Amino acid sequence: MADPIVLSPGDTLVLATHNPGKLAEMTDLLAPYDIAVKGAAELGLPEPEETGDTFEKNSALKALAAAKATGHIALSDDSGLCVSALDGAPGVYTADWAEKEDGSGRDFSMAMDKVEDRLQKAGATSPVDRDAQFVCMLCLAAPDGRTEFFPGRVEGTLVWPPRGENGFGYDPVFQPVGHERTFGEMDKSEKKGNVRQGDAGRADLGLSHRARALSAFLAAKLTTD
Ligand SMILES: O=c1nc[nH]c2c1ncn2[C@H]1C[C@H](O)[C@@H](COP(=O)(O)OP(=O)(O)OP(=O)(O)O)O1
Ligand SMILES: [Mg+2]
Repeated sequence: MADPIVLSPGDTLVLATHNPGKLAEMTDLLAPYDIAVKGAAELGLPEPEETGDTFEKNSALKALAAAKATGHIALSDDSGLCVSALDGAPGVYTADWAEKEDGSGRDFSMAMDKVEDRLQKAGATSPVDRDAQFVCMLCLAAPDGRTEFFPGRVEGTLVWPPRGENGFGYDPVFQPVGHERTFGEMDKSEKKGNVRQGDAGRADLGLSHRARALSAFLAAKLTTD
């Protein structure tokens, strides 16, 4: 087995994402730690094509591309919305469902409409038929090709119409279990929940899929002192 990837105080960690919403959340979660965080766009890195058919494959491909290009350890996030009544769709294609037909970028309002349309066609109109998960697969990669994975997920219900202006992507339709408001209605500290080192996997700590995955990463790799 390959040696574990070691992050030492003062190291640079490249956040291998071009999504400003993810970047903001990850930067925030990593702020208490003594590592220098840099985003992929800030470093001028290209956006790799996500050719994998699993979250794990796509997160590895993004983290390895960034680690190899920069010579620094990189952390990527491949995530998506898996809707039970749609057999797990859009899943790894969650970002693709937002791509505009004219190729001019992403429209998440259109993507949420598409999910709702499919739910209506499937007859999933009552809340019990509208459960979904946000999933996140973080990949930590070293320039020499080693990879490690940290998964996180959160269960919820899809609401209609969308509610709230906060967050990004599909946040306005996702209401996590045990909460009355959508991620779009929560502020960023509420969406991330109470993330503490060493509490990885505890359902009450770290609310979002990304916060839970990051919490597992923090517990394994970083200390605050
Ligand atoms: O907390 C979230 N709140 C709302 N929507 C979310 C969230 N997390 C992922 N999502 C949706 C939008 C995103 O576009 C897609 C993931 O696609 P995914 O390829 O992993 O990310 P991306 O292309 O936006 O950025 P990048 O690949 O550069 O990290 O799932
Ligand atoms: Mg992507």
